[in-house]
Amino acid sequence: MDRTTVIAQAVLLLAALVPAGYVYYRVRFAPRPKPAYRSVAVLVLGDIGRSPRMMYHSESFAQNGFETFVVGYEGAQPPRSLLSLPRVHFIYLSPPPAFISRLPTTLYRLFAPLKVLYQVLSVLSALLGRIPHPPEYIIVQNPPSIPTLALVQLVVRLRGSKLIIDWHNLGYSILALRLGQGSAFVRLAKRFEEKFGQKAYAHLFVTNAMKEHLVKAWGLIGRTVVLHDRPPAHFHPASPAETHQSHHSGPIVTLRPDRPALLVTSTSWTPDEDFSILVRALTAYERRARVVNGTADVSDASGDADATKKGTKLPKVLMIVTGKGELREQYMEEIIRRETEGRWQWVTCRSAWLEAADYPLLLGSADIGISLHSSSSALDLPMKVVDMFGCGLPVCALGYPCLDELVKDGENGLVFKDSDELAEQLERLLTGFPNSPSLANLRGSLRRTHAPSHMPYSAPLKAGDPDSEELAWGSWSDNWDRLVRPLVIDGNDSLAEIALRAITEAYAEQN
Ligand SMILES: Nc1nc2c(ncn2[C@@H]2O[C@H](COP(=O)(O)OP(=O)(O)O[C@H]3O[C@H](CO)[C@@H](O)[C@H](O)[C@@H]3O)[C@@H](O)[C@H]2O)c(=O)[nH]1
Repeated sequence: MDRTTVIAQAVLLLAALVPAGYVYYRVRFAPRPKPAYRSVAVLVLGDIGRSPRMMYHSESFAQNGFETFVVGYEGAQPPRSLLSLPRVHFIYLSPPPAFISRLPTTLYRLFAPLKVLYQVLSVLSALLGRIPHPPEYIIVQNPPSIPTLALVQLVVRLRGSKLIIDWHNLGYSILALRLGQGSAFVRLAKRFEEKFGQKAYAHLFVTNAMKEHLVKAWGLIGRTVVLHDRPPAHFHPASPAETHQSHHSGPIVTLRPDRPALLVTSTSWTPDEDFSILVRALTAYERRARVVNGTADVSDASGDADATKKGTKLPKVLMIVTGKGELREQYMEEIIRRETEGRWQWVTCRSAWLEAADYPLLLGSADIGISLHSSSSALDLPMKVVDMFGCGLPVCALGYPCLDELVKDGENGLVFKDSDELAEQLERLLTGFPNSPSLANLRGSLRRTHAPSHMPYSAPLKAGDPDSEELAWGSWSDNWDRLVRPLVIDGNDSLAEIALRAITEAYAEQN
């Protein structure tokens, strides 16, 4: 090795060591700045407008007097209820080059570090530079875990903030869907998530199952609270007038007795939702409707010849799939191909992305909701079902362990295991539509047991009753105020501390 190469390498090493040494010094020795009282950074390494739970957190923090910095990627428009709050500030991250996510698996592995480096720099610059003062709390969504968890651990050490990890799912289990359970990357990702996710001021979970699993498996340090998803207050069954309005602005719904049944599923089109189940179920429904309604070939109709005479007719079905995501094109092409080639008469399926205000309106106008969420970890729950329950919409949901924390088979919805069972449930619920007794029973029992507390038909919440969640649903903010507010407001400040801080702040403002 010649002298110039050695000198060049030494210079490069020094150039890398100086910033690393500075960060180490700041973490270990530099005095911590005092975080700004009642301020929070809400971090999601994804499209903010498509991260409902983090938007609801942001709204709740802001409504509780927190200066709220929402950090994430710009994309779908967040709801007006969030945009209009005076204390909410959006800090958008610059997205990594889009081509990386579209690469095939082998090339993706090669370029993944570049994507991570990009994310590291944009998150650090947002949390360390673009938020004017250290926030009192940083709440981060997990997943994604890499690199977010390591970064927030570093930032809370540097800025003296308190970390709250909001566990939506396990990042490594999602990676395993793509790379396989045995992959070394998946094992590495699991170690990473455990190491950097273990310690926080508080951990929030979407299910009891996830809390129990993580507390036991990873020995979490910090307070632990299960905050089940709940719909915000504007999710409710649509009145006929609202349904009529939605007819004019978009999807085709009318209240005529010969109207089609409106089915809805919402999704991020991720690999944990197998849409082929829905495609096969709709194909089966079309076949059954032809037979039952007497429009099938004679050969198809064997054994069902008298179904029409009994008046057990099936309605036309309009299936709307809402949401954006990578697998949308692939599945919608398959559906349209089947519709055209099979000359479907009884089923029409369309996809749509709705404005935040129109999404609950569609759910509130629909007849049946469908969930294909299968959960990569079997520890989380489908948010879409929460949305649907909020809108009084009965649900057919794909079953998996822990789903019963939300869907109770036969009480507030039906649970299916495959496309045959889903097709059978649709037929049962839609026979005689719009006057189907099975559908009316399910809707009635859902509204009795799982109605949001702000709806007039809801059962009253019983104060102090641990089971009251089963009787009536609090809205998101009821739940947040009951479970998270005490952690971030009442939790650890003495009255004297609060008063002293208020006086200091008022004095600082005057000067
Ligand atoms: N505005 C709008 N929002 C939509 C639309 N379609 C879907 N969404 C939003 O997208 C969500 C469904 O996305 P998924 O990614 O399929 O969510 P999930 O599987 O039901 O729930 C996951 O995310 C939750 C919170 O982010 C987690 O709590 C849960 O455990 C799970 O991981 C819906 O709840 C809704 O908020 C639309 O057309 N318009």
